[in-house]
Amino acid sequence: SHGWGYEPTNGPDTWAADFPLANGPRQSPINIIPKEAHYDPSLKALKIRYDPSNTKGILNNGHSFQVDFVDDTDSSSQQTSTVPHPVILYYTTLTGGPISGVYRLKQFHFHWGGSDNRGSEHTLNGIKFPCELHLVHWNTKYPSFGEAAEKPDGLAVVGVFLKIGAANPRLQKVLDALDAIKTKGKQTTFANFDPKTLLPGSLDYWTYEGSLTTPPLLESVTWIVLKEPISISPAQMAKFRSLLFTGDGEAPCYMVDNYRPPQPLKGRLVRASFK
Ligand SMILES: NS(=O)(=O)c1ccc(C(=O)NCc2cccc(F)c2F)cc1
Ligand SMILES: [Zn+2]
Repeated sequence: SHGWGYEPTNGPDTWAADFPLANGPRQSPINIIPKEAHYDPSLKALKIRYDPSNTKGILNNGHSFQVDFVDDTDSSSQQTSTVPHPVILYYTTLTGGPISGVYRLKQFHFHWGGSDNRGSEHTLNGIKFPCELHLVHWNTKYPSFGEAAEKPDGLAVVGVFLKIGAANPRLQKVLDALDAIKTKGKQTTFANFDPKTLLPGSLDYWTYEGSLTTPPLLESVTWIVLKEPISISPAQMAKFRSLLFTGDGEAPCYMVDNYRPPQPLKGRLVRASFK
């Protein structure tokens, strides 16, 4: 168990040894207590603009799976040696809400439990949801995601709770790709997926200053957690739980309980965009 993970030997309680930020002043996730959130009428509505051409692929990274988007302008990503591609005119961007400027979508991924009573990272009044979606964006005032990840206003992650209910048709395309990425390091193509289809009807949100919820736990994330959950069925949850943390040829370990528990608020304010 060399690298960090979610097992007893390398899980969240061991991360501080290699990543001292684990005990920092603005760590994520947190428990959100709606009654203690402050309604802020100056908070703007979230605006998400999606360009269908820039889904790149889907990857099992050994901690979760992620759908990657084209988020860089360097020619290598858009030009092939023989046939030049049309330059991507715009990206999937997040504006408004608590952030200023334009943040670009890099990837989305999920965290989930081994059973329906756990799995989310943020909790509501101490309640865990079975799953949580994270849409990861970076501030385009910085040259790249890696640079932005080092800045206090560098990243913005939209969190969406998933609750057990009817099968969610909007997840189906993602679920159908999971067979091809069962083990760590596997990736496959994934095109023209509109991440906006994963969002609930209401974009009401809570927001607070926090961090990445996995190492390196960088304190560069403006969190935007939506109030309204989306649904996922037990069968769809089972599909998530069929992925493996482990790579080909390793003793298989199911990818479940890949969530960090809530961290101390340390005096931070949680603002609400709604009454
Ligand atoms: N669960 S979450 O939404 O909080 C989260 C989002 C992104 C990352 C990530 O990109 N890690 C790799 C990483 C980290 C720092 C700098 C990088 F360039 C980089 F790729 C980790 C956690
Ligand atoms: Zn996450």
